[in-house]
Amino acid sequence: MLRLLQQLLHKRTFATVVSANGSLPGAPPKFHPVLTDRATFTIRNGPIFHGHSFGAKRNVSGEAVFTTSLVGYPESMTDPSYQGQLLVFTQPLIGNYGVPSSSARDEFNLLKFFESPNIQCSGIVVADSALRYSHWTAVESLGEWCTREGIAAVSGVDTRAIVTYLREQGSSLAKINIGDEYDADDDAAFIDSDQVNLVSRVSTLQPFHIDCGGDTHVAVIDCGVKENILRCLARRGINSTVFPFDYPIHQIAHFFDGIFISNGPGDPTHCTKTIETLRCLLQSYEGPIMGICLGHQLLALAAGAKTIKLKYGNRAHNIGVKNLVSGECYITSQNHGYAVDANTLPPDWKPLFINLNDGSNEGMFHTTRAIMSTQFHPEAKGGPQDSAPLFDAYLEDIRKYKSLNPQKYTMLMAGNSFLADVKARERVFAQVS
Ligand SMILES: NC(=O)CC[C@H](N)C(=O)O
Repeated sequence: MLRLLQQLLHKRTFATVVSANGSLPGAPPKFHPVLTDRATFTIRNGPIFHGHSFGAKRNVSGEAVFTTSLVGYPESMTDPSYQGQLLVFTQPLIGNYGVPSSSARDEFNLLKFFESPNIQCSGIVVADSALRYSHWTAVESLGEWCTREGIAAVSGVDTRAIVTYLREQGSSLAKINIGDEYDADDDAAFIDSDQVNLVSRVSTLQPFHIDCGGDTHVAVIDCGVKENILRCLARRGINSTVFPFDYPIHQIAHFFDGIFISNGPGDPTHCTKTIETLRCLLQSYEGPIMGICLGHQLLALAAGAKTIKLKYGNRAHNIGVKNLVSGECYITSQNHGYAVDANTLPPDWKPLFINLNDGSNEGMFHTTRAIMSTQFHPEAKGGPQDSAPLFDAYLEDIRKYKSLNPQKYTMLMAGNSFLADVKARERVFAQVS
């Protein structure tokens, strides 16, 4: 019976691999080792789902969230914004194009295929993990990657039922147990990673510099910055110096042509130091400021607005937002559980985008200064690219500001003391066990 089931599973999986790639793969698909261990996915005060483990033999807990993205599992899983979460994929088959190399770099020495060097979520849950995978960039299977990185992975569960539950009850704490043993009543096993400052786990420990040879230079506040955000800046000729989330940027901001605040994990209200820095920046810095996702929320908090926790968040690559100034609509990539309460924005700030599904705030701008932020991800990897021109708008603001303050970049190049310790070209991460 089990063999019959496995054969059926094989056939179904192979058919999907071929059609998903649009053509027969050049090399024969590779196999993922057959699933053996049992696993359970238990939602606190909720249902228990029984499946199989295809990752590390490790029990984990965290906030269960779901994404409806069809592709981009390597990017999502390495996105620092997912730090500590248990990620449920609604796309029924995950892993069919394998996992690319974590060492591949682009022309700026940024990671080519990942958003950070390692998997950031604590566990993943899928309906069906591909037994075969095939793609020209693939170096291993999804299960091998999870096993190597110590990440729990469960397949063979009804993810539709999980998502129905999470949509009705809201994002919930959950745990993954590998093996037959689990104790559904052991409340202590549900660790709420949202209670800790997750940003300190994913922000660089030391400042580092990305020199793309451009003539503009911004300071990036790293709350867990995605590599593709840095790439989007570099491709436009914007050099960046990336600082830890708690670096007192306001003291040196005048050396920069712009400030950028990155995405990141967890509850924005935990980032008190960054909010304080931003408050000082809003008072003293006159250049352009742009924020994405957590960066947007932190900017709003610094401006005096409030954030709220959404019932189950927005995690997808196809969420419609409307520009309230131009009336244009974009399809956007998103990954967040919190949102800015637009009703609390102070008079100098206006909402810029609104979510067309749930009406939540998707961005804001300052009425008299070059400050703009978005809840969605204009760098969008995986796609869509609709809102990428927002980086061009930021660059335009930088150019305007720079033309009024031409000395800035020259001053930097003359060798300011703070840049003397910015020799590193890479992020240095804290060791998180
Ligand atoms: N992608 C992000 O930056 C996420 C922001 C924040 N952690 C949230 O969940 O709302």
